[in-house]
Amino acid sequence: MDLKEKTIASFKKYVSGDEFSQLKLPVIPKASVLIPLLVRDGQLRLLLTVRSIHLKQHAGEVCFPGGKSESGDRDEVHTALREAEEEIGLPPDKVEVICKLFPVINKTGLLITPVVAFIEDSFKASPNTDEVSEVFTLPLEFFTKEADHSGYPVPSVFGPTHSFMYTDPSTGKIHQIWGLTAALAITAAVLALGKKPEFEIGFNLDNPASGFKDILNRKLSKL
Ligand SMILES: CCCCCC(=O)SCCNC(=O)CCNC(=O)[C@H](O)C(C)(C)COP(=O)(O)OP(=O)(O)OC[C@H]1O[C@@H](n2cnc3c(N)ncnc32)[C@H](O)[C@@H]1OP(=O)(O)O
Ligand SMILES: [Mg+2]
Repeated sequence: MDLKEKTIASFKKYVSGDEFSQLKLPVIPKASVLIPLLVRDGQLRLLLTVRSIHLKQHAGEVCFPGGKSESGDRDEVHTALREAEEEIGLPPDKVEVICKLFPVINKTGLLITPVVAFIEDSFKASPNTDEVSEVFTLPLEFFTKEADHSGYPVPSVFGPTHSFMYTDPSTGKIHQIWGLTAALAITAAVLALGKKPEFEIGFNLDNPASGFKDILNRKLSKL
């Protein structure tokens, strides 16, 4: 098995895809994010964006391509692919969806479904500057390293709010990756690599769905 096949097998080992089908989720606004993985020089990398400073929500912050679902969207995967095409020019037919991860509810009450996928290493982003000011990639295993992690004690959807500082060697720019985006990046890294980091991640690798279900139910009880 090559790295891509191994990664897909690892996700499938931890995520069956119907973990939450029996959950009675209330009708709350939905969004999706695409968690784009790529293989470069035998290593898994993750694509992230820097949001435009003109946006109302999370201006200038690092996040995954994504956004709120629209009436014409078929499902959460369609939302993720449509938003990624709108925001960074990623053609949906160049995306190999692996699976949906466990949905999370963010602080504005959006039910966000992460969609994990492989994209081609040759993809060159064309950011929609209304929403995206920059696109960069970094090694996925960066999110399992204690060294760059400074978890705050602030309780968040996943336990301690995670925060990382990444210096992009190709630009010298320093990006802070924190909160929801950091938590989803850690989750993708843990499930793809099948190994837990040294710091607390808020779910058990032996049964990740149960951890996420608890977190979701805690958030739903507060809505
Ligand atoms: C303590 C714990 C911390 C918890 C909080 C954090 O994690 S903060 C930590 C760091 N930050 C993060 O992790 C980022 C987390 N947020 C996100 O990932 C994202 O905001 C989200 C997935 C939740 C929702 O996605 P988006 O905000 O991109 O939503 P979406 O793409 O739909 O719309 C974004 C904005 O783009 C514009 N926009 C969208 N579609 C458009 C269109 N067709 N034509 C024109 N403009 C458009 C609108 O201005 C819209 O804002 P409007 O629709 O508003 O006009
Ligand atoms: Mg968006």
